[in-house]
This record gives sequence, structure tokens and C-alpha cells, in this order.
Amino acid sequence: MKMALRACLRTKPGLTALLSQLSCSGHAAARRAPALVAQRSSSSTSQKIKVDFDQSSGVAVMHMQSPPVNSLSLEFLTDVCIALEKLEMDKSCRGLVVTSSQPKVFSAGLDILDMYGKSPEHCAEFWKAVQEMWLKFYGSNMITIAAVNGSSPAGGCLLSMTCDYRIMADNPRYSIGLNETKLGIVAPFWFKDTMVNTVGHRATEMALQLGLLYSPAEALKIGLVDQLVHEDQVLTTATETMTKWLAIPGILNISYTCHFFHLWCCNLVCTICSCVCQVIAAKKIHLSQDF
Ligand SMILES: CCCCCCCC/C=C\CC(=O)SCCNC(=O)CCNC(=O)[C@H](O)C(C)(C)COP(=O)(O)OP(=O)(O)OC[C@H]1O[C@@H](n2cnc3c(N)ncnc32)[C@H](O)[C@@H]1OP(=O)(O)O
Repeated sequence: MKMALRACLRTKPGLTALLSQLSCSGHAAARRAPALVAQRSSSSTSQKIKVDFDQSSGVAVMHMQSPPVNSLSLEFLTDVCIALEKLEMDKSCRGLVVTSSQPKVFSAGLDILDMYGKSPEHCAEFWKAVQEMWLKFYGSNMITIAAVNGSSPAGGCLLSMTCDYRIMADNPRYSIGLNETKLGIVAPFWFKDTMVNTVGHRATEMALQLGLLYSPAEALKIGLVDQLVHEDQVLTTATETMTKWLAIPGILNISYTCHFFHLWCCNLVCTICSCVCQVIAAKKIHLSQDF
């Protein structure tokens, strides 16, 4: 799925336009212009994001450092998108590992304080930034690996699912999943679709209906994460795994892209049909209430 989006963003202008309605491309760029990373090994830091780029391997590590729990506020999301844009523009950067500098937490998901009691304008900008993060990670040309070194509920789980591979710390105190239902929120369809693409329909149905948070062992069992390692090994395993992924010639990547692109298109058509059906059903209910 990620590869499908990647292809579509690269090659299908029509769909790019469609997707850009979901995103706020330029939203991040408008605030700060991206810069190319020129040194052999470099480190760039915003207040909430630190990026270490090793040019010899072509791999960057993005450390999320927004205390206390890397909650995804508008400011944080903007910093993430800017950092990602910069790396994407540097063609020597082929792989990205995302991890957390905060103890025990990868990301607590959307910043609840940034969603509550704010102006409609702020909410719109915030929501666009969430979509932009999702699109940028899912559509990235880089191989992306989530080094999930702590709990990762809701939007944190979404972030990890937009990556090509997930390695989680094997600590039963940590959990991961889309728990929106438990918060009285319906997860948007693209949260759901991202999970379906990761763990399949039935597991997603159970997860979303019940708002399940999984232990690392349970997450591995359903395929929500790909590998468990000792807490101290998460980042090193991620960089080792990246070497294997980058050894695959890019052309094969593109070939798989075509298969997944087909699936993604089918899914999009189904989603549009389902939205139309929902509108018709809602109108029918409304009409029947009039009589
Ligand atoms: C524009 C509106 C659009 C609306 C559409 C919404 C559709 C999508 C819906 C949801 C997506 C989401 O991501 S909602 C967020 C869901 N997140 C959670 O449920 C996580 C809640 N947090 C936790 O479970 C835990 O905090 C933790 C496991 C992440 C860490 O536990 P720990 O014990 O280490 O830390 P504390 O619980 O003591 O927390 C420390 C500190 O952080 C604050 N905190 C935690 N989570 C959030 C958050 N998501 N946003 C903001 N702040 C958060 C917590 O309150 C503590 O603060 P204080 O120290 O000040 O008390």
C-alpha cells in the first residue's frame, strides 16, 4: 500500500491532485524552506525533531523529542513534515528510521490538548497537518522503518503503520493499537485502511470495534509489528534491517508498486462508493422521518 501511494504520488498527476485535497502540501514548506544536507554525516535539529543523517549509508534517523510523550501537536506535526521534506529532497537519503527520544513512549498519538476547545481554523489546520504527515510517510520514496521503543497508541500507531517495517521493544508494559473507540472517537477511514493494509480486515475489525491496545507479543502475532527485540536493541536492529532493505534494487520496488497500486485504486473506488451509499442512506432516513 505504501508503495502504491508512492507510485501514485510519483506518476499519477490526477491522483496526486486528488490526494492533495487530503493533504495540505506546502503547509509545512510555507513556514520554513527545506535545505539540502551536504556533509558526509550531519545532524539537524528543530526543537522537537532531531535528524542524524549518515551520508555513507544513505540512512537518516529521525528522533522524536517532544516531551513528555511525543504527542502530535500542530507544531510537532509541522516539524516532522519539514524534516521529512528536507530528507525527501536529498536524493542521497534512501532510508529513514523513526524513533523516540522519550523514555517508554514512541508517540502518544494526536495531542488531545490541541484538539479540544480550539478555533475551527486551528482544528482545520491541525487536521490537515495530520493528513500531511500520513501522506508524506506513506508516500515516501525512502524505505522507512519505525523503531517503536515504547508505547504507541492511536496516532502513534498510525505513524508506525505508515512505515515499511516495524520493530518494537519487547517490553510487556508497552502497548500499541488504534484505541480511538475507547476514547469515544471513530477512527477516520484512512486510519482504518492503513490498518487493514497492515493486519488484514478481520484483525482490523476486532481492533477498531473494541479499541484494542496490544502488548508487543500480541502485536507481533497479528502482524501489527514485524519484529520484537530487547529494548536496548531497537535502534541498532532498525539500522541493520535497513541495510537489508536498501540492498534490494530500486527497480524491484517499483515493480511491486504496480501490484499494490492496483489494489489501492480498487480500495479508493470502494471507499467512494461506500461514501455515496452512506449519503443516500442518510437522505432516505431523513425523508422517512418527514412522513
Ligand atoms: C481537529 C480534531 C479532529 C478530531 C478527529 C480525531 C480523529 C482521530 C482520533 C484520534 C487519534 C488520536 O491519536 S487521539 C490520542 C489518543 N492517545 C491516547 O489515548 C494516549 C493517551 N496516553 C497514554 O496512554 C499514556 O500517556 C502513554 C501510554 C502514552 C504514556 O504513559 P505514561 O504513564 O508514561 O505517561 P502519562 O500518562 O503520565 O502522561 C504524561 C503526560 O503526557 C500527557 N499526555 C499523554 N498522552 C497525551 C496526548 N495524546 N495528548 C496530550 N497529552 C498527553 C499526560 O496528560 C501527562 O501530562 P501531565 O504530566 O501534564 O499530567
